[in-house]
Amino acid sequence: SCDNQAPLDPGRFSRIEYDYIIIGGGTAGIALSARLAEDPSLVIGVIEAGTSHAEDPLVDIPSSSVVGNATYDWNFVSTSQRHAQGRRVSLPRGKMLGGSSGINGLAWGRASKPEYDSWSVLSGDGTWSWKGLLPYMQKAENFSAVPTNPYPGISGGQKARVSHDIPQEDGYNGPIHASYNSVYFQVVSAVVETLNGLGVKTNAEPQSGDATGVFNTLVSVDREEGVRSYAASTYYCSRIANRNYRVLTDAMVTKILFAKSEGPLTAIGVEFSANGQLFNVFAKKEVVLAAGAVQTPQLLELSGIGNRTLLQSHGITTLVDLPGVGENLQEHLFSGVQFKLKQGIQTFDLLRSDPAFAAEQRQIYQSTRGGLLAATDNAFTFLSLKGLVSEDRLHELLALFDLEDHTKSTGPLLRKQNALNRRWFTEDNVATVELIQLSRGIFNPTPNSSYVTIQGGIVHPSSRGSVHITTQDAFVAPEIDPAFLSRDFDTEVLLDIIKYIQLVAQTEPLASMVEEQTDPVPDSADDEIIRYIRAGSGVCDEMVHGTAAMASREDGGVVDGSLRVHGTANLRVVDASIIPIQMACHTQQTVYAIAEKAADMIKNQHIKPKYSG
Ligand SMILES: Cc1cc2nc3c(=O)[nH]c(=O)nc-3n(C[C@H](O)[C@H](O)[C@H](O)COP(=O)(O)OP(=O)(O)OC[C@H]3O[C@@H](n4cnc5c(N)ncnc54)[C@H](O)[C@@H]3O)c2cc1C
Repeated sequence: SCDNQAPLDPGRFSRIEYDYIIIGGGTAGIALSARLAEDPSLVIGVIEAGTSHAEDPLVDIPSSSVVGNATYDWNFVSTSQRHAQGRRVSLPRGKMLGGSSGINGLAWGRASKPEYDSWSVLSGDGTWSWKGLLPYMQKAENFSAVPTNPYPGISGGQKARVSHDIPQEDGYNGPIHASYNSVYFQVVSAVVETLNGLGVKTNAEPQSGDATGVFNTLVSVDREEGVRSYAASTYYCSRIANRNYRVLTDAMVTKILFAKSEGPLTAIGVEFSANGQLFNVFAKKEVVLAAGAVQTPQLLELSGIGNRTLLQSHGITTLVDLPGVGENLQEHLFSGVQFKLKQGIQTFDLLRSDPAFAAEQRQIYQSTRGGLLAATDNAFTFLSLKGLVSEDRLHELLALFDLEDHTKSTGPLLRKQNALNRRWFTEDNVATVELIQLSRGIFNPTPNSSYVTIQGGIVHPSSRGSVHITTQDAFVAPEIDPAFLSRDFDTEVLLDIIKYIQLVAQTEPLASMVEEQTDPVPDSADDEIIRYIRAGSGVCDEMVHGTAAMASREDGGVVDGSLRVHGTANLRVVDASIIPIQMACHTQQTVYAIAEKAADMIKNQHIKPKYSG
């Protein structure tokens, strides 16, 4: 078991000399370190600020959530958002062994092929593509087709996939279990059929490189055990007995240490704080930053890598002037429409409003590891912009995008991203919009009522934000400004999304199940809907990214194709912050793939060439 390990003593940890030190034992940090520890000749040290929550039901039970709970969540908030009524939007991030994979919403998916292929355009490295990443997505995954996929609209009447019929794209032997839900409400089928009627196809194979359409999302749930499958419970547990693998929890890295020599900057270790004391620990080969999209740029800046002017203003000596650090922040922004359903229609709301039903479900979970406590919402829809709006409206939106691009876009990286997005807006195979159907009420639901809420989000937003330090103190959270809705294009697309969701609820068979729309007020005028968006939109927690973007130095990038920080010899970044452009998917599988690919790159580099005389 993974939970009976005595915590390491920070002093003892710091006296070991490591080959690699990994900062952050989150999704990518744990996956990478566990893979590196497979090589017994390497000594690997990981430092994680949070604690281990092995076998904690609040983490493990799929229907439970620890988002907002400071024991598990950094609870970051944005700066006051000018275009969202001055709100400070909450931005959760996992603070625990396993990082955000321990608190996330469990959706397991991939974006479409052209989105991964764009990474090679932005990074200039052809190995970062769909073809280059697919083997690593598979390597992370243990796909289970049981229970099967019962969604309406799967072609040829094939309602379910059976285990001998798994397409090549899925992975079978990886650490992370990917499974289908075991419980579906009737309203889920109604939503899927309604979307089919509106021309949205059911996608039976959303992992195939075409992630558009409505689909039954896979979830990172070990279906046999009925528990969350995440970095700590899988990658970490399988390596915990290795003598060459040391993972220190409850320890905060405060700075990266560099050699005082000429030439490219060489990392020699890190400074960390544990039990109120500061320690130094050293790495012979490399230091890897895997602290996530918020704290990776923070640690770079604290260590002297970033925009010279900004570093100077905080009294930090610049070691590498790299203005891209902390820039380019991109986040999915969502706004929801809630519908009250007619009496007697079952949803997750029953767990809230019927104590006897909830007790029965707890009993079912205890005895079978199934039932509603092991279930999550599962109907995800990804639509191209072209599929969302009329041709006239598409032209209007594109004109707005072009105008804002022309007047507001700065820097080569953003221009390249915009060119990609501009093309995708007019094509069918990359989504701009995501709809997540929740079988529950989330805006002040009343007792004894059931709801469907459809969250709609722009997944290739044009607004760009930033993450920067405000002090030399590593314990003060950096300032996170996602600049939500700072481009009117994003606001206008969200308006169209809300109108589309309203149309869905007015279309059969869903329409017959709906009693009334509760939020926003039905028949709102466009300007009222826009006010609703500014007042209530929130994140879907994908915070990508790009705050240490993989792109050339001239373009404003932070790492190169080998994930090395520009201007350094041996400091890499391996986490969501390297993703150079926002993706139309939930990010965890992509992050695991980045870690798997990085592990291979690093291991291969240290294999001694065999004498072939
Ligand atoms: C609430 C929420 C819901 C989500 N839902 C989904 C979903 O349903 N599907 C999906 O695919 N994706 C989802 N995501 C996104 C996905 O989980 C993340 O993109 C992914 O886990 C990020 O991995 P990472 O390695 O970049 O960062 P993280 O996993 O966040 O890891 C960073 C780690 O570094 C540690 N750390 C930070 N600073 C320091 C320091 N100074 N010293 C030591 N340690 C430090 C942190 O504590 C953390 O453990 C969700 C994310 C959140 C937050």
